[in-house]
Amino acid sequence: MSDVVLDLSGIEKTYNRGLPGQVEVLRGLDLRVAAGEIVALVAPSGAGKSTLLHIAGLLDTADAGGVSISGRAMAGLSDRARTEARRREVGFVYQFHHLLPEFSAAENIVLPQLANGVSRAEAQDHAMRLLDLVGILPRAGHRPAALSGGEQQRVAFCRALANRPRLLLADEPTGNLDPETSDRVFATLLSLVRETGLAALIATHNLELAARMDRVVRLEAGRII
Ligand SMILES: Nc1ncnc2c1ncn2[C@@H]1O[C@H](COP(=O)(O)OP(=O)(O)OP(=O)(O)O)[C@@H](O)[C@H]1O
Repeated sequence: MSDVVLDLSGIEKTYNRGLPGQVEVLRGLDLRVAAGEIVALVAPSGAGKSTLLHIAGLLDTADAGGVSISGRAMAGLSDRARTEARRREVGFVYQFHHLLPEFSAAENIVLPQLANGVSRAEAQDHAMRLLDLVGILPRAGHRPAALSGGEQQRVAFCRALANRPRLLLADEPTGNLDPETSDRVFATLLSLVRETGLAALIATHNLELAARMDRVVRLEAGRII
């Protein structure tokens, strides 16, 4: 039996429920992602990709259906317990890096660990290991503004993995880069995910990138088809 990390079953989500013009976005969506598996999420614009990622990442709640992460059902958790679960279990990467501009690359990876109670020495070691894995250890002391777009995004990958999550969620993680850089940086992301044995769900419009993942799922009419 595979080690399911993300388990979404029967997810429903409607915005402005009951109001004129309500938007029914997810209609009984099922999706499972196992440890070590990289799944591409492909969806036409407006199909509900961000809604799905927000629900999977515990940033939003579904109207119906179950979200389970690492075998633990998230229904009925207090806000505080959900935040805690999100911090421990989930890493996010967005199209834009959102790094803290006044801190170095290394500090951007150290800070989330300190917030999670890790000692500075240990956080620093882990940050350096991650920067080494993505090939930019020599840039550890640089601030984001002194890094190229591809390097900034590599730091963002490391930050997403800083607290050793079991699930990585990414929304167009290389969408902001030119095609050549996107290709290289994407390869780095895949090898980083493989190295750490994470479950990854990566939304992309780029079918070539999607084809490099283990499985491609398509979101259409509120379900995975
Ligand atoms: N807070 C909200 N209130 C009302 N409607 C919303 C809200 N958020 C999203 N929607 C609608 O729900 C649908 C899905 O939105 P979502 O952002 O999940 O799509 P998406 O697939 O991520 O789109 P894109 O790829 O263009 O970013 C869209 O029709 C959007 O207009």
